[in-house]
Order: sequence, then structure tokens, then C-alpha cells
Amino acid sequence: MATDVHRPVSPTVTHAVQVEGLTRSFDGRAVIDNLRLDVRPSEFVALLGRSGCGKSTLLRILAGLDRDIQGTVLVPRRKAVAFQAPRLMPWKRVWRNVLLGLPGKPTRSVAEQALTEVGLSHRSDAWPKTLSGGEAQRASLARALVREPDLLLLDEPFGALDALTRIKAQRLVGELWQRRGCAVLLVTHDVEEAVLLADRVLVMDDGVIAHEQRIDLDRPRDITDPRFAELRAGLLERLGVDTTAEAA
Ligand SMILES: Nc1ncnc2c1ncn2[C@@H]1O[C@H](COP(=O)(O)OP(=O)(O)OP(=O)(O)O)[C@@H](O)[C@H]1O
Repeated sequence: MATDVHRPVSPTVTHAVQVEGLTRSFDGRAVIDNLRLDVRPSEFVALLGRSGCGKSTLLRILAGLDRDIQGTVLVPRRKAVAFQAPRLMPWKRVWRNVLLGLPGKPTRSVAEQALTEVGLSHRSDAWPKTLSGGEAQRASLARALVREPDLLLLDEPFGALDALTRIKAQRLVGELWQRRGCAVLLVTHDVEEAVLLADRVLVMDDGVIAHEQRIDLDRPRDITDPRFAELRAGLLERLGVDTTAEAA
């Protein structure tokens, strides 16, 4: 019999995420089908996969936003999620958005600290509509950080940003991860981003983790390193992208 367990675990255990036999169906179709996934504490894992393969569904389940599942999902109590759309409340100033939903009565200084960490303290009093795309995304990251997560779930957080802002945001997330030491699960469409940031890249297909690639390159990573290009090409191939034209 399948178990339905979605409970927080102590962050001192050997896993930040432990998923077994996870199945999620929509209208009788299993989008996630008996999936197994382990993420170690402090590990940075990137999740790739063709559009519609179930990446966001998996992330929502890990975030506790979808509990209509079969299987076992163990995640830390302290977790936070940031989505592609920053989801800021337009009627609250940036610092109040950062504290939104936090339990207790957090002081402004808690928000200020997180905003400083993402380089946005100068926009603390601003209204969300006055922020640039990159600033709004950093506010969203600050909102995740004030939760002091043991697990940070990122769903295409840089997807809507222009190329330069995206590079800066990627660098920021890499720095935050190294400083905070939390586990990160990053859903992305960008293979280069995955190889740049992750310890391990997973490729999802047919409702399971179909492929796993460890990235054993020193940090900060050099995208001109031939080994970087090799890993990138291997993953693109796994995703069914023909890279021969690129190589020619
Ligand atoms: N609430 C829902 N009701 C019905 N079907 C859903 C629901 N949520 C997701 N699905 C379906 O589940 C499948 C996986 O969706 P999901 O958003 O997880 O994919 P994804 O891999 O994140 O896609 P993308 O990369 O395009 O964001 C899709 O076929 C989607 O239509």
C-alpha cells in the first residue's frame, strides 16, 4: 500500500530531500511516476527536462504546496521557494513584502539584513511596481532568505530576466548558496546555468529522474573550460538537442 507522508524532518539528517515512490496524477495521467530523489544537505542540484515533464509539479510538492500525492516526501521544516514571477504584493513596500507570511512579529531589521544580502537595501522603501525585473527577483530571493531555509527551492528564477541581469542573478545565487550552506533545488531550462551552478544536474523524463550528471568542476566555473563545454553538450544530448550544428 502506498504511504502518504509529507512531513518535515530534522535538518541534521543525511538528506535535505528524500523522496521515494512519488506519484502525482492529473486526470488519471501520472505526471510523476514512482520517482525517487535524494538531495544532501548543502548540495546544489539543478533539475532539467523538456517543457511539461513535471519539474514545477515536483517543486510544488517539495514546497508543500501540493499534497495530493502518493509516496514518501521528506523535507526540512525550514524551506523557502522563489518562482519565475517574483509574486510581490503591489500594495506593500519591498521590506514588508520580504517579511510577508513570516511567523511571529519580525522587525524591519530582519528584512533589511536580507535585502542587504541581495544588494537591494537601497530599495527597501520602494513599491514593487517601481522595481526592475532583476530587482523584483532579488526581493523575492530576500523573502526566501529571511526564512533561513535549509532547503531553497527555485523555479526558473532567472527565466524572465535579460541576459546581463540573468548572469548577475546567477552569480548572486551561487554566492548566497556558498554563504548560507543550504541545499538548493533549481528548476531551469538553461543547461549552461545548471552546469555553472550545480553540484549535480538531474534530467527528468517520463515522470522520473532519467539521468544524473555530477559536475566536478572547481568554482567559480569557467564557461570557456573544454570540460564545461563537454558537460553542457552531454546534457543537451540527453535532452534531445542536436549539438552537431553548433560544433561545426
Ligand atoms: N493543476 C493541474 N491540473 C492539470 N494538469 C496539470 C496541473 N499542473 C500541471 N499539470 C500538467 O502536468 C504536466 C507537468 O507540468 P509542470 O508544470 O510540472 O511541467 P514543467 O516540466 O514544469 O514544464 P515547464 O518546463 O514548461 O514549466 C503538464 O502536462 C501540465 O499540463
